[in-house]
Amino acid sequence: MSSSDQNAPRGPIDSSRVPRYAGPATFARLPRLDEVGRADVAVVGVPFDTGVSYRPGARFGGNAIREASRLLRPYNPAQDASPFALAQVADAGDIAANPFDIHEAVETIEAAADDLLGTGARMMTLGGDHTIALPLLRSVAKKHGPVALLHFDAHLDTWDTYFGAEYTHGTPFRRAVEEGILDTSALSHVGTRGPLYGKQDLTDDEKMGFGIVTSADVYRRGADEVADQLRQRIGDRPLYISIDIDCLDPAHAPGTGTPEAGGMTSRELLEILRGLSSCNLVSADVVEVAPAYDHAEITAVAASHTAYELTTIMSRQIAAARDARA
Ligand SMILES: N=C(N)NCCCC(=O)O
Ligand SMILES: [Zn+2]
Ligand SMILES: [Zn+2]
Repeated sequence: MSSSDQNAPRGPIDSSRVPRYAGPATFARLPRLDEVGRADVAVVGVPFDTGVSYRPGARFGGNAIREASRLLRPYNPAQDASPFALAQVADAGDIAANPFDIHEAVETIEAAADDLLGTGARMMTLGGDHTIALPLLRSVAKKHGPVALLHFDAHLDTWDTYFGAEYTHGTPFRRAVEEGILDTSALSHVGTRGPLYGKQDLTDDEKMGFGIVTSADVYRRGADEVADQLRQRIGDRPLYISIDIDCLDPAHAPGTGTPEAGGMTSRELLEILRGLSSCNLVSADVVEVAPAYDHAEITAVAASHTAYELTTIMSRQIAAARDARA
């Protein structure tokens, strides 16, 4: 596709002309959605962290990821693709969720996701705490039916309630299973580790249909083998990937609210994602980046590269579907 093509996607600001540290930050220096009218992939922030059980601050995560993403470049050699040329990727700004009323916030996020998905876009959401995965999954399931879920996290996030609250960052996937919006034949956690409340946590989780690849499994078996196994389980089902940045070791992601020792490296995470490039990824999120605990943007850089790989997967599939129709 030539750059003079009227219909060619509008890509990022050229960092050889405008220094990459200049100007306001959009994801990867891409155009805003209102500048291009429509997008194949909408990158959207959800600055909401009222659902956390420990350190707050993930409400600032989306903008920290945008800032760190200034250094992303347009060609992704690991997937041999130029994601922003294959499809229109644009920054859709933030969803304004009520920080004082979780129920209202969850409704607002779902409605905003309905609007974006209704335009035909796939969503690349930048959190926000993990509570936001529930309304995002509700919206995705309205469009695709129950979806396969790959959940990268130190935590199960299938707990029942905290202090009697049903919507928290530790409970989104139990709610999602209860609501029937997940395809329970293809649910996996990846990167789990650390202490639980009791063995029952694991029994409950298994009953809901989840398979578990712990961070130690990733270390022992390697990223390629793990990706192969996940790909087989997912098949061609519509897939949602939810990435809690605390799936990474605190050495790779200190800027998060509930850190656990013994996590994956950022290299392992990125390699597993690249191994899933053939999956039918309908939308994704990266959550739990809390910049107040970050150092030298370690966490925000890891999150920006994570979102870049996910965006690349979606862009390649959008382009392949378009080519198949032509
Ligand atoms: N989703 C994240 N990051 N953490 C859940 C931890 C819930 C707990 O404090 O037990
Ligand atoms: Zn977590
Ligand atoms: Zn989580």
